[in-house]
Amino acid sequence: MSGIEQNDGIRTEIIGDGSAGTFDYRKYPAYPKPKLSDRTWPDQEITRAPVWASVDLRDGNQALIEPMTVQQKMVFFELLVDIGFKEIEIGFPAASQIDYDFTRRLIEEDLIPQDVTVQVLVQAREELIERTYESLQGVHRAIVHVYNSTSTVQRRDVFRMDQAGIRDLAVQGATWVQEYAKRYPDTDWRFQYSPESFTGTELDYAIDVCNAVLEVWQPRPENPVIINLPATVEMTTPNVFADQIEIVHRQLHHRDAVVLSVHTHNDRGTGIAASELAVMAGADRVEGTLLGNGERTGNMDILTMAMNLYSRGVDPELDLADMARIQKVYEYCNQLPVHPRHPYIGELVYTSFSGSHQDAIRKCMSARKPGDLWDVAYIPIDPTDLGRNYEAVIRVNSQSGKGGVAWLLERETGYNLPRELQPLFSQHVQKEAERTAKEVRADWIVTAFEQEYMARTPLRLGDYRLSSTEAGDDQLSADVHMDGQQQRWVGKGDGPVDAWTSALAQHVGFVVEVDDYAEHTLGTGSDARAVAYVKLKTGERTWWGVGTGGDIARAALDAVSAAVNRELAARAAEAQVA
Ligand SMILES: CC(=O)SCCNC(=O)CCNC(=O)[C@H](O)C(C)(C)COP(=O)(O)OP(=O)(O)OC[C@H]1O[C@@H](n2cnc3c(N)ncnc32)[C@H](O)[C@@H]1OP(=O)(O)O
Ligand SMILES: CC(C)C(=O)C(=O)O
Repeated sequence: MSGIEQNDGIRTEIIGDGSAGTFDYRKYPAYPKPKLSDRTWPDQEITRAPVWASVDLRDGNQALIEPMTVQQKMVFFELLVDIGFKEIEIGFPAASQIDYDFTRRLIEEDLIPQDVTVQVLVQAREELIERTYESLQGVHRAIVHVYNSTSTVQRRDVFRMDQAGIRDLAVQGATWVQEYAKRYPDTDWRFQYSPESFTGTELDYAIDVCNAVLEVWQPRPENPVIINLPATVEMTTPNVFADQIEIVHRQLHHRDAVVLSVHTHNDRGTGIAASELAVMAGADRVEGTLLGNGERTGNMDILTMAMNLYSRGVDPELDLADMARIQKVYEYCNQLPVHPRHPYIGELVYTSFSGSHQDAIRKCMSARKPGDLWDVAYIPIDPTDLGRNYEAVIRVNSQSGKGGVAWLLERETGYNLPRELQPLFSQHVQKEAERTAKEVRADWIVTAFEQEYMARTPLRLGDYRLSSTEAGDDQLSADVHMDGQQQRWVGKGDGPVDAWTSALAQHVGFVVEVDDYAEHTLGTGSDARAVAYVKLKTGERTWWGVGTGGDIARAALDAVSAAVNRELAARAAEAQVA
């Protein structure tokens, strides 16, 4: 089968049978925009972290194909505590025995640190509220989070109630939560209310319901309650959500006794932006999950939002340094993979394949001085902060350039190629990348470089002796291995390289002249080796050769020999063609 036929086969397979959907934007209504002409949030800056509340063990868990076991929840809870979450929604104990048992285990085994408050979710239904409190018996402190949907569509089709009916449901739920708490006076209770599907609710009405709940709870600044506004389904651009939050922030009663919280989902892919703008608009607290697991396209990703703060010099108040552990726990508990391009944590997010990016990264990295603020093109944060290294920062394929190839070679061998040699070797690597249509790995690059520029056949310089003549010249007397024979060649000149080129010129049958030269040490200390780069003229042609050695003279002489070998190889190839 020819390449084209093969490609056509793959093409047909990929294109499929043409069963596209009915794609018609006209069936979707526009989103009603709140009126707020004097908005202040665009001028705000986030200068400190909000209160973070992890809902991995509840909202994240309820979206999994296989919800977590008690054991998995334990592992996740430990991680959340170690990262530094102070508020953790641990489940919906009235909904499942696993969540109930997990809650009991945390309490009975005294696994909740003093500074951590657990939170549980419950619907505004008395029997569920009663069981929720049972599950929490003996806890030192807890947040009971009650919710009911207030959206137009759910009022109409799910609850079949009008606005007043749904407000009553919320008030009833809030009352039950307050009443049942009294049965457990030893616990420090905090209450939270969410008008679920807030983004699908008329704004004035949502505020009205929240205020009705607040009238029940009568919070005080020393014992505040949480009003949590969920973008249960993300329905509009983040700026509109920010306007909504600013309006609620202004109109909520008992504002000094309310922690205003947001809980955004990611249906439009802007869940994080919505939470960020909401904080600018007055929200004090943000609920979300690590890496954004959650219903449908997920909850807003706390890891990313926290790292966004970190990368702009704001303390995120979460310690996310051990990304490897976060990834392992996430994969074990959620049974989901981490996307290689997931912000901050993905395998490829500190990697650059493209030439101009690599060139810039290499230059910025070598310009960095100890104590400098981080300012490296294309890499928003220092990967070593998160337990990553610089190894993966540059990888080479057909999109790469000389800078990337030089970086990899330097990382693997310490060779810092002269500027002129970089594009010459890079072309070689580029051909391989195009031939294979794959990434070119570092070990291939090193081998190719050594084969091309450090050739030790057909000519090899063995032992040599260097002496000074009475006339002030240097004389080199060298054992040369060539075509299976050992010969003694002698040359004189100004320094060892000159003496060696003069010896070579007498025997190889072509001009041997040094046109350019560079050298540096490899490593540090008394046993540091040296590397030399020589550009040699052999008549019409020039060749770069590279040598290494225990001292600079050995490195330089081997570099000259390698360049001569390249001319000899070219001549042998030409002779074969002729
Ligand atoms: C956006 C969110 O993430 S909200 C959280 C959602 N999470 C979950 O649902 C996970 C856990 N849930 C469950 O396991 C179950 O739904 C349970 C155990 C809570 C309830 O189970 P069931 O009563 O068997 O079933 P179901 O959830 O279908 O009950 C629906 C009823 O509750 C009512 N309801 C739904 N939500 C609420 C609420 N927040 N407050 C009061 N009533 C509610 C519905 O109107 C419906 O009433 P109807 O029976 O009169 O029609
Ligand atoms: C219960 C609420 C906060 C929720 O999970 C949502 O609306 O997404």
